[in-house]
Amino acid sequence: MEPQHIAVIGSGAVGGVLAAAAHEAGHRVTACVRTPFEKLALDTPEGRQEVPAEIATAPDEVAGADWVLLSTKVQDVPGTEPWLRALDDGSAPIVLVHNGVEHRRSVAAFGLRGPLLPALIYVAAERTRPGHVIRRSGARMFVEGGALGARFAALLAGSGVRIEEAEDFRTAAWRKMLVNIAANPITALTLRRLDVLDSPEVRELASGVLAEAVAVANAEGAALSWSDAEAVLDGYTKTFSADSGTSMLYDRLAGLPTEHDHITGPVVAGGREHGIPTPYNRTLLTLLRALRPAS
Ligand SMILES: NC(=O)C1=CN([C@@H]2O[C@H](COP(=O)(O)OP(=O)(O)OC[C@H]3O[C@@H](n4cnc5c(N)ncnc54)[C@H](OP(=O)(O)O)[C@@H]3O)[C@@H](O)[C@H]2O)C=CC1
Ligand SMILES: CC(C)(CO)C(=O)C(=O)O
Repeated sequence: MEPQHIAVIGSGAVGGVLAAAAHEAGHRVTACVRTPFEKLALDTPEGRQEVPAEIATAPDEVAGADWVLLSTKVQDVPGTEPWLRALDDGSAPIVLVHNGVEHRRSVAAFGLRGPLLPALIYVAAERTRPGHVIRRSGARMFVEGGALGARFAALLAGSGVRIEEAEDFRTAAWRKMLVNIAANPITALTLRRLDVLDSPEVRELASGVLAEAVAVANAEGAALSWSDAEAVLDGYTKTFSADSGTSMLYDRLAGLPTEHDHITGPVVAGGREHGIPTPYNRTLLTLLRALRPAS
């Protein structure tokens, strides 16, 4: 494939991993940043990766991208509107890489003209300071199945990120939700890494959180069962190293708002809508909303 110009909005943990993958696949990368930095570098299990991305600090510094990758926290998507307006030429695909189940909804208010591609990523990555990311696991993505998903897989072919098309993206998003629904709130509230889930008492709590999420996921049309939740519970410290945290923990450690309204929020709201009790998730949501970001 001819080298493409790829703009990454949100060059934190996931954006850093994606920028590195795009560079590895032979493309030109522009990082559209909120907090400026000079160089992007990743520490990975295979060693240090320097990413020669161009850095844009204002929307008028970037134009003409062939692809746009959006990878901020969901609550930060409204603030990216000026970048999206500058980059949305009606033909460049916009890849929405978030946790949760609100992919298209998160940008609906902008009325974007370009084709949208909802995406999920499985990776353990931590942004330690602007321009520096630690990736502690391999990276695997699921994108909505179809011609655009196939083009995106071809775009990043040759990078270390494995991309699969999900024919049933709703189920794929709720499956990923199961990975986050217990781990992210519990690590953020306890300020512990994923090894906190090895404790039998915490695992029991996580089981309750997951059982509610499976019931809501089913009511929302996702084809998941308790065995999917069990696989998640068994998988945390097998898939990710025990010293991995979660994106919500890292935000709390950095004194930033956490993504609870877009992870636990849809489970609680879905429970309310479908008449499914979600006491575990409601309790976690109440506690997360009551946390004060560090001043
Ligand atoms: N970290 C992980 O391992 C994983 C995260 N995810 C999901 O991926 C998504 C991104 O998370 P993650 O990468 O961890 O988050 P990070 O906080 O590491 O990165 C988000 C980045 O978005 C930037 N940003 C926010 N608002 C704007 C804006 N208006 N313009 C430009 N940049 C902006 C932030 O800038 P600033 O530097 O100023 O803060 C930050 O660099 C989330 O939905 C998360 O749940 C999914 C799988 C794994
Ligand atoms: C899968 C996991 C837990 C990996 O870091 C994640 O998605 C997150 O941190 O938000």
